Amino acid sequence: MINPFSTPVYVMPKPVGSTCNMACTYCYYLEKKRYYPDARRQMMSEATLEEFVKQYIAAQTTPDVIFTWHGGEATVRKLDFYRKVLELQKKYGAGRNITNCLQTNATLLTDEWCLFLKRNNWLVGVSIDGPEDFHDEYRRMADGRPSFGAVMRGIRMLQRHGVEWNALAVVNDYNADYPVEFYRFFKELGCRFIQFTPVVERMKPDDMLADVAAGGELTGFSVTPRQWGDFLIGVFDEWVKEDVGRVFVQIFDATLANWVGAMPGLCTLSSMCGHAAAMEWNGDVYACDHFVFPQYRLGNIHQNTLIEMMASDRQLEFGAGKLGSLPKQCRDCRWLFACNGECPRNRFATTAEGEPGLNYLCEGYRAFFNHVAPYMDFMKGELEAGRAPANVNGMRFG
Ligand SMILES: C[S@@+](CC[C@H](N)C(=O)[O-])C[C@H]1O[C@@H](n2cnc3c(N)ncnc32)[C@H](O)[C@@H]1O
Ligand code: SF4
Ligand code: SF4
Ligand code: SF4
Repeated sequence: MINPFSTPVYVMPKPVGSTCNMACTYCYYLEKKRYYPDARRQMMSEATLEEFVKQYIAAQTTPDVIFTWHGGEATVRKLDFYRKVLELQKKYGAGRNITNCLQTNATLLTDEWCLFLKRNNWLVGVSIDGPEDFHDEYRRMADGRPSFGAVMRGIRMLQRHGVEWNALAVVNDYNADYPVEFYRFFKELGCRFIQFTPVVERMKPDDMLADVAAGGELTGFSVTPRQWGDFLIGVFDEWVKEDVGRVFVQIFDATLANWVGAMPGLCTLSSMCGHAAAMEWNGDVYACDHFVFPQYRLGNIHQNTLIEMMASDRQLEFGAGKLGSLPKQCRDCRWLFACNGECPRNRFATTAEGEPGLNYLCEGYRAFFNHVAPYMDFMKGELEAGRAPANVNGMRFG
């Protein structure tokens, strides 16, 4: 599985900004169009694309370069744009090992797209929220129609063409109580790499910028802390029966990485932010895909270099703030090494002592880490002894 943490500078470009053919109820990105009210269309120009490809490749200090085409919906952009991407990567590649990833809702995939993806070895991340009923609850087309059928069509097409793909599923109030059903769905689809993301959204997105203590009213589709913990435990117990080493669940891999002192491939569980930024269609670069707010704009690629922006004091402060702003409850927590206070965007709860800045999902994470600790200890032991962590399969602790 691709680990963006293995590259020192990671910036996700948005070829069509926040434009999308869908309108998922919980989407944090659709509202970003309000920052570009004068744009008739949010379309990355060839000049911006070229500047990005050139600078992005040059900014890497390792031979590996990972491009992740993101949105909005990146497949709204015609294939010609991506053919140009390949041309530019060739022009500026200088022998680097380039990987392309496409994050998509999969509803616009065609045979032509799949042939392109296969021929050029692109990795595809498909958003799908489990079985039909779960998926269609919030993942709707722009006109309100359900999208499950179109997504499955896209997945079947990717499979037919042998394109490598993985699934991204969000966990919300509606699907969180059915972890086993959810997990088995992905297994039956033949998906070997799964990412689960909790939905935690305020009614007003700008509340994220307010004083942490202010909190802000949560949307009804957000997952509760307990639901999140129970969901992770439910999936873990199913996974550990026989799937360790066969099915890769990102958050479990990241947890094991933290257990053994390695780099977790998931920013929310890592100790620092600031390493994964987002670039809008017009070249504006933001501190993180979840902090696309004017206050977190680092500059524009036509005026500032990516290196300048990513190594700027502001971005370094943003990155270090994750650890620096932890409340005492986290600093004293036995699971700090695994949790790192999770994502700063979710830190609007208050600790038992009344200190602000605690992660809203804390209770769920505590329950999860408590539950998986003996399994993680065992897998760590296996790794240290030069054996496979998959030996944990079928074991039962507690
Ligand atoms: C913003 S979308 C852009 C790419 C593409 N349109 C897609 O849906 O895959 C990126 C990912 O964020 C997820 N997502 C959207 N809103 C979210 C939210 N409020 N919390 C967590 N994940 C969210 C989507 O399901 C998707 O997997
Ligand atoms: S498909 Fe992706 S970008 Fe579009 S609304 Fe859904 S989550 Fe947002
Ligand atoms: S703010 Fe959250 S999403 Fe952004 S890099 Fe930090 S942990 Fe990741
Ligand atoms: S489990 Fe809770 S207290 Fe512990 S580090 Fe995570 S958020 Fe902080």
